[in-house]
Amino acid sequence: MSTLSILAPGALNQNEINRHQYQNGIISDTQMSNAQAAMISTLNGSLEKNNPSLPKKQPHVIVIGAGISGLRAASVLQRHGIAVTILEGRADRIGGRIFTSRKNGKAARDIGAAWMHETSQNKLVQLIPKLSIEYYYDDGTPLYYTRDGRAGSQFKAKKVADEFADYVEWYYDENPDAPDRTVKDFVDEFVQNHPLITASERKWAPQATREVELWIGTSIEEASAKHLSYFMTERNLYMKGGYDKIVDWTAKPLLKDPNMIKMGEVVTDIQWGNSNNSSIVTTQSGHRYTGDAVIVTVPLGCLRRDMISFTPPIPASIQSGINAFSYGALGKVFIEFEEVFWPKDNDQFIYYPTPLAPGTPIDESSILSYATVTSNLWIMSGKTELCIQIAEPLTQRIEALYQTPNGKAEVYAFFEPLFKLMRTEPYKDLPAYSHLETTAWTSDPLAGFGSYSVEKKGDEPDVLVNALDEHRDLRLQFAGEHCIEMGNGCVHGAFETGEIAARNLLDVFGMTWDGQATNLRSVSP
Ligand SMILES: Cc1cc2nc3c(=O)[nH]c(=O)nc-3n(C[C@H](O)[C@H](O)[C@H](O)COP(=O)(O)OP(=O)(O)OC[C@H]3O[C@@H](n4cnc5c(N)ncnc54)[C@H](O)[C@@H]3O)c2cc1C
Repeated sequence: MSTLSILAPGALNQNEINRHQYQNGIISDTQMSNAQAAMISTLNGSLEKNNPSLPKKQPHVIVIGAGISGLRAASVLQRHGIAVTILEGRADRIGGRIFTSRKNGKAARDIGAAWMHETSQNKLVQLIPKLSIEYYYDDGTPLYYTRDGRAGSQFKAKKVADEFADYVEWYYDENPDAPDRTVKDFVDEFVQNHPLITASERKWAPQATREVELWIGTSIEEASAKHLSYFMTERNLYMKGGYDKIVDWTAKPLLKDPNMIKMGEVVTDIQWGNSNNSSIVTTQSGHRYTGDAVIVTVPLGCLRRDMISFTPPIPASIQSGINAFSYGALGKVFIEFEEVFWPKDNDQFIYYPTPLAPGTPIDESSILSYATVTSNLWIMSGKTELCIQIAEPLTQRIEALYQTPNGKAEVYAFFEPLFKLMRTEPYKDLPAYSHLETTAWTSDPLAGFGSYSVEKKGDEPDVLVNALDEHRDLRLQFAGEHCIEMGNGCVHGAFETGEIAARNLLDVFGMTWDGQATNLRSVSP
């Protein structure tokens, strides 16, 4: 709750007294009915108008979600002297989709974000030396596999897939109004019409394009060609020392106030308005919080599923933007073996499934029907461990299977054929595995039942970004990885949106931005 000025006794009528008792926390949020709260919020607007002599109170912003965007928004506001309350649905941790597990004193294992992307423009990169975070650029030459084993160095399907991605980008730049298509439809046509490639490249290039599935978290049968994020040239930096160090750094100034972050508070309703104290946020536990503005940072998956109700409804253009942007499901399987049996010197092992004749259904019983990217954690962290990335619709199946009574063994059995392919000595049995763990984002309501935003066919992600900008003067702000064009889906993008939402509210409150962090390469606490 924000601090309030003391008013001379007798200067207020009963409604005014109620209002100020409420704001001072004398009447708790839970004691007040919706009607009372609404009445007081209306009263606030007229009081401020009619009593310009009333001492101004410190603005109070409620931030929904303690992921990286919410934490950054809160710290920027706090730095400007604004009171902040963060409501976080999880009871046990902050960080949201940044989740580093450090079980049993073992090295960090990132269940959510693990890489810094777009490193040339990513301002969080400079925190790595500053915080002495161990890192590894895992962009050495990967090994490629098909069902028949390791592909040789002349396997150029991947080069054709890269050329396709280049072509698609050029095509939609030249023809911005051309209808969207799935990546699969477009790449099939591209290879059919390509006069210069070999028959085997024609067959395999669409499968090589599937590597992007393990970036975007969805299949090329669904992904938008128009908005294909292909990540061809950028470097990737693996956060060997754990991504949570970035969360800790962002949260540090906030944690000085033990009451700022309210844990275990799942927000269900937001009443918002454009005057002081008109924001009323209700949580599953029945608590009500009032403030002068709200920043909503819950994942896009939560917004798309209407997991929070808004009164009045979200502005139509923002809602259209939410409807025009999809949510994907990247998953990970971590598996630790007793010894390393895979090539020690390569960062990643990329598997392309065999192309199917048109109309042939996929064999869902085999991992070898799906593209996978496997990270060699041995070279990265010295762990005898592999991390396999999977995309939807496989992610949902594997994460659900893992939760069943015999889940661990069944998940292992499903992936075993992939491990067999990676053996450097194929005549040897695989060593026993000592630990297996999968992600669980697709069963997590607080992650919106998925991983991050993705452009599927027909989506227009610009609609949301433009609508948010158009409404930057509202006291209802949105932030999160889905609210930005550059860096969407990523930690650095989410971080940036926290700053944008906070700056928008500074403008709303008539306050001046202190100018810190305007330089892309500079991150100030
Ligand atoms: C498997 C996986 C791999 C990824 N890999 C990478 C990567 O390598 N590099 C990268 O840059 N990015 C990666 N990402 C994406 C990155 O993690 C996210 O873009 C970023 O962390 C999102 O931050 P955010 O603040 O937008 O949302 P979140 O971190 O999701 O924060 C939102 C917060 O809101 C809370 N919340 C939700 N609903 C409610 C509610 N009703 N009431 C109160 N609180 C609520 C949540 O608990 C959460 O703490 C990955 C994500 C996943 C899942």
